Amino acid sequence: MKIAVIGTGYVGLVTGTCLAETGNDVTCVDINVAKIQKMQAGELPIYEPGLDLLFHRNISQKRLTFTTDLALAVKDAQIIFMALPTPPGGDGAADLSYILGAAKDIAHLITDYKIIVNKSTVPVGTADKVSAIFKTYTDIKVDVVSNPEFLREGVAVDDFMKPDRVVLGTTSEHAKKIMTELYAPYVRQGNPILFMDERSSELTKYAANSFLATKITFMNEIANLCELLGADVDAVRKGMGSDERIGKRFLFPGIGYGGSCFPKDVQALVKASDENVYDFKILKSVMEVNELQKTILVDKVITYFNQNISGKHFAIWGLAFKPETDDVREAPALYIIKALLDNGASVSVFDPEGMENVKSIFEDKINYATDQYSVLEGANALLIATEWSVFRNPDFEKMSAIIADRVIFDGRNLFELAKMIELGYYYNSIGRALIEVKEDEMLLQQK
Ligand SMILES: NC(=O)C1=CN([C@@H]2O[C@H](COP(=O)(O)OP(=O)(O)OC[C@H]3O[C@@H](n4cnc5c(N)ncnc54)[C@H](O)[C@@H]3O)[C@@H](O)[C@H]2O)C=CC1
Ligand SMILES: O=C(O)[C@H]1O[C@H](OP(=O)(O)OP(=O)(O)OC[C@H]2O[C@@H](n3ccc(=O)[nH]c3=O)[C@H](O)[C@@H]2O)[C@H](O)[C@@H](O)[C@@H]1O
Repeated sequence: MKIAVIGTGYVGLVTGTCLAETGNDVTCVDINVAKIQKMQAGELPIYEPGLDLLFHRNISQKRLTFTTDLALAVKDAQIIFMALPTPPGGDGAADLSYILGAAKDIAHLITDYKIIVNKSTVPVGTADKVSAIFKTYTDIKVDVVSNPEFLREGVAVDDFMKPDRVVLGTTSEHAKKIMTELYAPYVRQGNPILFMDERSSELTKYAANSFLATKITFMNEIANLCELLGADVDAVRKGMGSDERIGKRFLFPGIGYGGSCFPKDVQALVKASDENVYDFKILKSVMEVNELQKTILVDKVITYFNQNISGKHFAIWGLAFKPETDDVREAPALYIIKALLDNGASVSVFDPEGMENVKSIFEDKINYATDQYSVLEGANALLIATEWSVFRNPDFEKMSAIIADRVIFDGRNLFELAKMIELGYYYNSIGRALIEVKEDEMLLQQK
């Protein structure tokens, strides 16, 4: 099939590349000229594991092309995907201007029937708004389909190629038939294509993200309680997660959920609820708890240094909002850096992929190290904000020789407590026993 994908961000580029991989002719469009030029030159603009192989293969097979020319992209396309930003507007509601603007542009350009597929995360009623735009600006018939995307950054290619489910919101029989053909190669293992009306499909996406954000937040609160009660959140997590009704996944406590989606989507669903005079109490609490959790590590640091960290120097491992991505949007690390700077401390950071994106935010306010060891030079403590694999099994001997004080605040529970006792570190993690070194004695202190 001939396909156009509008927007080449994490979703658009993965969607376009993965659709080309099953034999479709895909043209990707973006308004960012530099980005398109980069991709035309065969360079990926984002870090996403596994994407480079598919990207290069499909470019060389001429199934995947890039342009800034919307007219060219939509001319022969049977299906037009919109993978455009839906950032929070000033009031927290999703800003639909990218989607509605693109719909208007497309309406002016088309000369034959198209299926318009919305992959962005959008409030309930958006498909109706997009349909209305087409009715206003063209006589050409289109079917507007809601097709929310559930991929995770870091495993986006796998998630797209083997989705747990494909959700398609449409009442058009023709669109159903074409979309079923398009997605057939991706659901071969028997995972379902779920057809529903547009509104239910749009809400499914917000419900899924908000539920996952709630699950994480619940565990963060359990972890905070574990610290006060002397329980171990790892044990509690395993005990809970073994119940199939609860499940093992997404129960890892940490320093709050970040990323470009959970924070904005929870907020947008709350806003949509408020607009419909529904007080979504759980989600309001989820937002509140997550705000506090993002700087919980800094609270621990300030307590450790007797309420004064002015003049202290801190090293941070991990900037990306999760491992295997360069994405730092709403990353807890950003809040941690800001809080440390606001309290008069200085900061050095290292992340395997997120450095460039953080440089554009903090510029020369912090130091950027070239590796995970040199970042420790002169640090009074190490703070861990992202669970990259490379941080999981470090050379502790090398670390201990560089870091000024053997003090770690771990927001991702990377290390075994017994190991930290053995190494003689002060080790403060999330929802687990505090390991303190006192008067040359190493002792495990339950708080
Ligand atoms: N990032 C993720 O993991 C996921 C994101 N989503 C949703 O997908 C949507 C897109 O998200 P991302 O890909 O992360 O966004 P992004 O910000 O990474 O990419 C958006 C792209 O659209 C381009 N763009 C903006 N206006 C345009 C226009 N008029 N014409 C052509 N291109 C234009 C931008 O230059 C940018 O390259 C959002 O609604 C998001 O909530 C859904 C599932 C996963
Ligand atoms: O709509 C979206 O954009 C996407 O949002 C999330 O994907 P993503 O944000 O890429 O990453 P996740 O793996 O969900 O992690 C989100 C945040 O939650 C945190 N998290 C996740 C899992 C966990 O157990 N604990 C935890 O703190 C992560 O550290 C991260 O900050 C969803 O998992 C995807 O299904 C969805 O498509």
